[in-house]
Amino acid sequence: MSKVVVMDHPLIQHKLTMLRDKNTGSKDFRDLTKEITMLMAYEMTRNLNLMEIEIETPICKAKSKVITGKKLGIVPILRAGMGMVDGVLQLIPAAKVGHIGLYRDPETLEPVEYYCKLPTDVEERELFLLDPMLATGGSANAAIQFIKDRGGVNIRLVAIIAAPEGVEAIHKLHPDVDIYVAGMDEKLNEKAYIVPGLGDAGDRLFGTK
Ligand SMILES: O=P(O)(O)OC[C@H]1O[C@H](OP(=O)(O)OP(=O)(O)O)[C@H](O)[C@@H]1O
Ligand SMILES: O=c1cc[nH]c(=O)[nH]1
Ligand SMILES: [Mg+2]
Repeated sequence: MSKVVVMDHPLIQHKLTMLRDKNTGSKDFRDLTKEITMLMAYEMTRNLNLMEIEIETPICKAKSKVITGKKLGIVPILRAGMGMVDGVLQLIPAAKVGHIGLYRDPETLEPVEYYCKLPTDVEERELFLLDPMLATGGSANAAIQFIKDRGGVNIRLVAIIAAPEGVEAIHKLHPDVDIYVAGMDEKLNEKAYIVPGLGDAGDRLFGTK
């Protein structure tokens, strides 16, 4: 079974509180989403492999470490996942970026696909699937399946807020996918919004409501 990591670092938790606040406007919401994702990326990449190389400092020759091993990729689920891209790229500028376009039909709650473009060497990459909200898990499950259908094997899901229902849904269909969250919330409401959550992440990021 995959693991669920709740990132309880004080900086992440403080910024998450500001993100949840309904009085936070779009500009601050975007900035906070980026900052939280950057802090999460720092934690998520703890297990990357290092190797020693030889360099020369202004003083002498020295052995020092660089990241090695699998190449990295990030895949935001559109739209709201776009808000998380820059936070990861700030720390890992060489990561390739794929995109999966999905929205949740408001009536059926089923994910509807409208776009998918992944790096051609997706099977060789360690992939971080980005979406701020893991609610029923329908969108993330569908996105993970798209990636697997195109050859991706090493996938981690990064959500800012998750509901227990979403985590369970991922565990059920994709038990190989580890999940990283900043907040594990209580439940979903009758419209499948996360409670207490932060409302509609895409609308708050882009000011569409
Ligand atoms: O776990 P689920 O029940 O599938 O819900 C979560 C999905 O809903 C939101 O997207 P939305 O459909 O609002 O699209 P948007 O990002 O374009 O706003 C959110 O960003 C997730 O992708
Ligand atoms: O609470 C929720 C659930 C789905 N999508 C969102 O943006 N927020
Ligand atoms: Mg939305």
